[in-house]
Amino acid sequence: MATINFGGVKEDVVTREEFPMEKAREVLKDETIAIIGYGVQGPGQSLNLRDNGFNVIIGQRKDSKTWDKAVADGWVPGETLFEIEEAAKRGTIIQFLLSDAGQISLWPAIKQQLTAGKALYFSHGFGVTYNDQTGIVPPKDVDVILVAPKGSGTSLRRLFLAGQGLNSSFAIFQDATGRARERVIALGIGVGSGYLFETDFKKEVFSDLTGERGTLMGAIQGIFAAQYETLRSKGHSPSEAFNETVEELTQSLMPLVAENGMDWMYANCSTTAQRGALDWWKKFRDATKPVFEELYNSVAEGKEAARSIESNSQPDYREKLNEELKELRESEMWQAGSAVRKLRPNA
Ligand SMILES: NC(=O)C1=CN([C@@H]2O[C@H](COP(=O)(O)OP(=O)(O)OC[C@H]3O[C@@H](n4cnc5c(N)ncnc54)[C@H](O)[C@@H]3O)[C@@H](O)[C@H]2O)C=CC1
Ligand SMILES: CC(=O)[C@](C)(O)C(=O)O
Ligand SMILES: [Mg+2]
Ligand SMILES: [Mg+2]
Repeated sequence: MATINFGGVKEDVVTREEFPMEKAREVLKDETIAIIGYGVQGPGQSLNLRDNGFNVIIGQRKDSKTWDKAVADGWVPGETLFEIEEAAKRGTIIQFLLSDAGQISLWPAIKQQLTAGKALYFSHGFGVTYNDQTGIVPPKDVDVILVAPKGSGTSLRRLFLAGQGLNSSFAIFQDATGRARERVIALGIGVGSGYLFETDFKKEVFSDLTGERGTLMGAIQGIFAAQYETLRSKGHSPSEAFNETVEELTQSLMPLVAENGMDWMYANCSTTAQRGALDWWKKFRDATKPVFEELYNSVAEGKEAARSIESNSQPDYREKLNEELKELRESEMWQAGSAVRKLRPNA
């Protein structure tokens, strides 16, 4: 483990230098990794593992769109692509990558295949942490581990193909074999992580649910909408409002933040902008802090989990979700966005 100073707090992390791919392959050379589910994380993790030289099979319902997608990605029915139960039976490591709600109904079938010494792998602390709601209680004689890439499975794959990697957290809930640690780190490296930082299942799910509801997805859409609506109501055109709310942020300013931090982005803007941003950011922090407190408490009390399970277990959840996504897509702000994207010089 490398000890790194993160803003004054020292943390141990695992890097690819100290745990190279050859070592990961050596640790997992006798394992069959069964990826259950081929949604977003399934393809990203399984294709990266396969390209990195691991022994991988996929478990997916036949006659589904995702089965066809797996075939298109080069998985061969009867050789590397099986029905869920069959893949779980063959796997020594079972990567449970169904949606969190989907894991509940498939759990009894997976549990049956968890014979002594196998490893059960998650990419989220959800199922185990909220086991009062999910019923997921693993048998005592298997390893229970987690690698959670900090981003979309789509990005995990894209960055891998570009020779880069997404950072991931890892956690050990249960070490039955004495090999849980080397197994989980080897898997983390194998799926294409940048660096790995350690957490536990509960912290992973609490931070993840907060982040995606907060700045990563929920809060950002909320703050975009608030600013866009304000500008529009004061007579600004959609083009002006969209550029000042979203386009400039994603195309110009966020890449600078990603490269060298917020102060560097500020430093590359005018002194007028710097003055205003420095004056206003704390007001925005103070205004939203109570909402973040409310959000974290809702996560910690299990209310967010209950809401996800309840809505994602409905037979028509896809249609309902698509309606809500459509509402976003068809809003004036994102329609304006669509027009703006088409006008990008490289579009
Ligand atoms: N989407 C992402 O990029 C990330 C996801 N995660 C976690 O990874 C895990 C997998 O997530 P995603 O790939 O997003 O899942 P997903 O929502 O795309 O679903 C994965 C697969 O599960 C299948 N599925 C869903 N419900 C089912 C059911 N009742 N019966 C049979 N199959 C069912 C879907 O058809 C799909 O093939 C989850 O625990 C999630 O929280 C972690 C990091 C990022
Ligand atoms: C992509 C990711 O890490 C999320 C936002 O937490 C998720 O898809 O659940
Ligand atoms: Mg996440
Ligand atoms: Mg998440």
